[in-house]
Amino acid sequence: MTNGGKTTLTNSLLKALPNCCVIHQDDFYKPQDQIAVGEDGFKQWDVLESLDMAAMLDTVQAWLSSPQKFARAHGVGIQPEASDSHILLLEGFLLYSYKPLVDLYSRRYFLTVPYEECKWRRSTRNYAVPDPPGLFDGHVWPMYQKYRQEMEADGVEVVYLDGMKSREELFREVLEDIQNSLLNCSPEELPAPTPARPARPQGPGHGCSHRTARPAASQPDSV
Ligand SMILES: Nc1ncnc2c1ncn2[C@@H]1O[C@H](COP(=O)(O)OP(=O)(O)OP(=O)(O)O)[C@@H](O)[C@H]1O
Ligand SMILES: NC(=O)c1ccc[n+]([C@@H]2O[C@H](CO)[C@@H](O)[C@H]2O)c1
Repeated sequence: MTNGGKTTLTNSLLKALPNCCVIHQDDFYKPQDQIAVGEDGFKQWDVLESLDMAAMLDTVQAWLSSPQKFARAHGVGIQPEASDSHILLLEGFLLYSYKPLVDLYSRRYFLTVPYEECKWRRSTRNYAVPDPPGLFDGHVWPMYQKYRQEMEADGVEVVYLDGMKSREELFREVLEDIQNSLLNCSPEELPAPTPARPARPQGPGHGCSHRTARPAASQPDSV
C-alpha cells in the first residue's frame, strides 16, 4: 500500500542481494495530461489505467530473457562467484492487480500499515505532483481498499508484512525469506521432468525464474 515502506525495504534488499535488479512501478506513470479526472474531481493517480503496465511488463520480460544483459544495461555489477541466481525486485502499489504480471512472481509481499499511520506518513511526503487537499480520503484510501478487496477476491496469495515493524526487522524478515526461497530452488530440489512439481506456497508463479537458465549438467551443486 502507499507509504507502507516499500521503497525503503526495496533499497535495503537491493544493497544486500547479489545480482539484484529493481523495477519501480512509479516509473511507469503516464504523462500528467493523460491522467483522468474522476467524478470525485480528483486526478486518478491511484488507478491502474494511470500506469503504462504494458511497458512495465515489457521491462520485466527483458529481464527474464537475459538477467545478465539487463543487469549490465542498468549498471548492476554481476558477481558470478556469489551464485548463478539473479533476482528482480518489483516495487509498487498496484503490482498484484495487473493479471499478466500476477503469475510471474516467485514471491509476493504486501506491506500494510493502519489508516492513521498511512495518512500521517503520506502527509509528510513530497510527490512530483503534490497531493491536493482531500486526496487521501477522497481517492487514495478508497482505491487502496478497492484494489486490495479485488486482489483477495481473486485469490492472489501474498505474504503480508506489518509495516509498523522497524525498518531493520522488516529487512531481516524478507531477506531471510528470499534466501530461503533461493535455497529451495537449488538444483537437487528442482523437479524431475516427469512427476508433478510439489505445490509451491504461492501458486504457480515462475518459481525458480530468478535462476539463470543453464543446461542441467553444468549447474553447480548448490546455490
Ligand atoms: N518500517 C518503517 N517504520 C517507520 N517509518 C517507515 C518505515 N519504513 C518507511 N518509513 C517511512 O515511511 C515513509 C514512506 O516510506 P517509503 O517511501 O519507503 O514507502 P512507499 O511504500 O515506497 O511509499 P509510496 O506510496 O510513495 O510508494 C517514509 O517517510 C519512510 O521514511
Ligand atoms: N510518481 C508520480 O508521478 C506520482 C504523482 C502523483 C501521485 N503519486 C502517488 O504515488 C503513489 C504510488 O507510489 C500513489 O498513491 C499516487 O497517488 C505519484
